[in-house]
Amino acid sequence: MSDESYESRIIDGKVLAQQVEEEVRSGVEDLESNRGVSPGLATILVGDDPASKIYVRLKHRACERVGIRAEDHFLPAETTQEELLALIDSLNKNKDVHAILLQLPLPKHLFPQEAMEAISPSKDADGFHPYNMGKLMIGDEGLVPCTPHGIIRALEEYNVPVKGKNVVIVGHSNVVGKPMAAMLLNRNATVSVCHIFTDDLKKYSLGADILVVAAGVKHLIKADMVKEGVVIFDVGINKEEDGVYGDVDFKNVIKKASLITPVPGGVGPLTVAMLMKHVLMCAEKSL
Ligand SMILES: Nc1nc(=O)c2c([nH]1)NC[C@@H]1CN(c3ccc(C(=O)N[C@@H](CCC(=O)O)C(=O)O)cc3)C=[N+]21
Repeated sequence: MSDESYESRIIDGKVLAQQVEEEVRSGVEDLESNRGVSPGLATILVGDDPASKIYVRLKHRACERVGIRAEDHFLPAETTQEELLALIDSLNKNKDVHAILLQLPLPKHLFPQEAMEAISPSKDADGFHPYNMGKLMIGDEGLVPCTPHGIIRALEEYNVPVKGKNVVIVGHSNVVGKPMAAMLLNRNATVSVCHIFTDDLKKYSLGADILVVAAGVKHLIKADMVKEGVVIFDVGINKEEDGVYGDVDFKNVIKKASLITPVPGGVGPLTVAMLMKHVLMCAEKSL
């Protein structure tokens, strides 16, 4: 097969994201003109990690595109836990703020779990609050983490069946792997969760109909580790001097995949679009 014919196997995250953002934009307009509510997101960034600054900026730009008001709370790296909790408390009480995003990671002296738990579950656009995580676990999906939600959306858009399929997730983080597993179990997939300590990853990955990779290891997944026809979501962001790389050896693996997300331009933009959707959900629920 020529290189050109692989093109149709690429899941274009930017196109999907545009589609989601379009839905959000009309939802925002509807809420404003019919209910007089103008959705608002507050982001909190502690310290000046360059990557985090970029990600927060991406989210603010998306807010501009869909018509969501966004306020940026920048706290210095030396901020105390008490100061952070005080800000969260004031945002919880602020009626113009429908959603709160606490950008992770936090500086090492702070306690992210306690801070995320302090965010009102109804304003938890990230879906990281233990209450929302617990609801997800029992099959009641409301505010769920954005990246796995985006992947579910992509599976639906591309009509990829999930029920009874073998899904292998590589990475067991609270933000991707664990909620992804729950969402796929809720849809009756057979789910295996692997990670960097898994002995013989290939043994599992070869059985995957759908493979979600969020391990943070550049090119962890090679062509000999997947079966023909696999659908792959690459959540990896490995920054190197000459660019960003995924956890999948895209150039070679695409030859076997039926669908695959690129890095960049895959799961990342979709994650941001789902965040916008969640802010809209928070605002709608506030009525
Ligand atoms: N509370 C919280 N919520 C998050 O959602 C959250 C977070 N903390 N901490 C960090 C990660 C990372 N993240 C990304 C979102 C979009 C892209 C994205 O759109 N990336 C572009 C490339 C941009 C680039 O070049 O870096 C792409 O994949 O095409 C990447 C990363 C959200 N995160």
